[in-house]
Amino acid sequence: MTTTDANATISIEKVSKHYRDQTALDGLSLTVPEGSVFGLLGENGAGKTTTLQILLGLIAADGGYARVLGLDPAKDGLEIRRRVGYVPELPALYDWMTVSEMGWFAAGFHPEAVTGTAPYQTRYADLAQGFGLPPKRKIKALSKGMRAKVSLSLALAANPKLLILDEPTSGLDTMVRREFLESMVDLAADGRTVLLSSHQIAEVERVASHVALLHQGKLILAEPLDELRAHTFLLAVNFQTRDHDPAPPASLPLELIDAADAPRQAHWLVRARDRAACDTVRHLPGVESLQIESPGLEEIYIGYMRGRRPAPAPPTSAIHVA
Ligand SMILES: Nc1ncnc2c1ncn2[C@@H]1O[C@H](COP(=O)(O)OP(=O)(O)OP(=O)(O)O)[C@@H](O)[C@H]1O
Repeated sequence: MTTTDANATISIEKVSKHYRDQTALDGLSLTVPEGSVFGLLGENGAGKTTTLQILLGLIAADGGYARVLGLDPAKDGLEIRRRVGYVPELPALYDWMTVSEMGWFAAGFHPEAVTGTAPYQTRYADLAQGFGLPPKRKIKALSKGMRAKVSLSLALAANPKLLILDEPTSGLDTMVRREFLESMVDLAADGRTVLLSSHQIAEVERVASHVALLHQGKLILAEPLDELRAHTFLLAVNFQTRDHDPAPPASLPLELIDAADAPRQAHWLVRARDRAACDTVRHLPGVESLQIESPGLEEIYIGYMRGRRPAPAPPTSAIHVA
């Protein structure tokens, strides 16, 4: 019934989640390979947090099946949360504890010495120090970014095989964001897997090996970032006349993602095997010139999102009111 990938740290199969009449996830299937830095992208309300919470067994799916480190979140949520470093969007910390006490408290949930490394509390203290956190300061007196750093230190101190991060860099200053994201790449190089949800597309582009795009609870695409970049092109097509094709004809070996039209010009964001496939546009009737560019992840993201927007409503003057 399932197609679990032996190299997958996470597999999700046709998972759905509804809240009353709101669909949060609609038959989502996704595989996160071991050792990847996997960026989950999508607009507000796309279902990113819901996905992460189902994987951690914090909420139950209505249908479908998931596996995390070989465990079933529906049954083994507690064990998954023990093994996975999780940084939630809004970290739940005890305000009355100090930075240092927070590590002592969390160490209680990680009694086993971390194999081959310092115990949890020592690693936490080192990480907190590395982030410049004052050990004696109370959590309630920390800034938003400092709280995020505490949360990250707590997650990383367990030396987890898998890190799940929901908007991990929101609230962090530019320098720390950069350092933090680079440490994600180091973790992956060490064989760990990182799944992060983010709105910071430029950051995801810098560190992710894989990306997935969610839209209204559905998967739009999931693939290695290199492949996505290698097969996505932005074509700027200049036509001799104003009257031109609004999209590449179906006979060309191109898949249109998004099109923007101007009187004698069109911008087509397409998937294609390679540049040579894009070059076929040059031979369309009426084409004066063609430029082929390789778009960045942000342009690709916007193109996919815009391509999924419903057509604009007709102007109100066209609506007959009885
Ligand atoms: N507890 C809840 N009760 C009702 N609806 C919910 C609940 N949690 C999430 N939803 C709805 O499910 C959908 C997906 O929400 P989710 O938080 O997963 O999105 P997201 O992609 O993480 O968004 P954001 O980027 O804004 O954090 C949204 O429409 C949201 O309103």
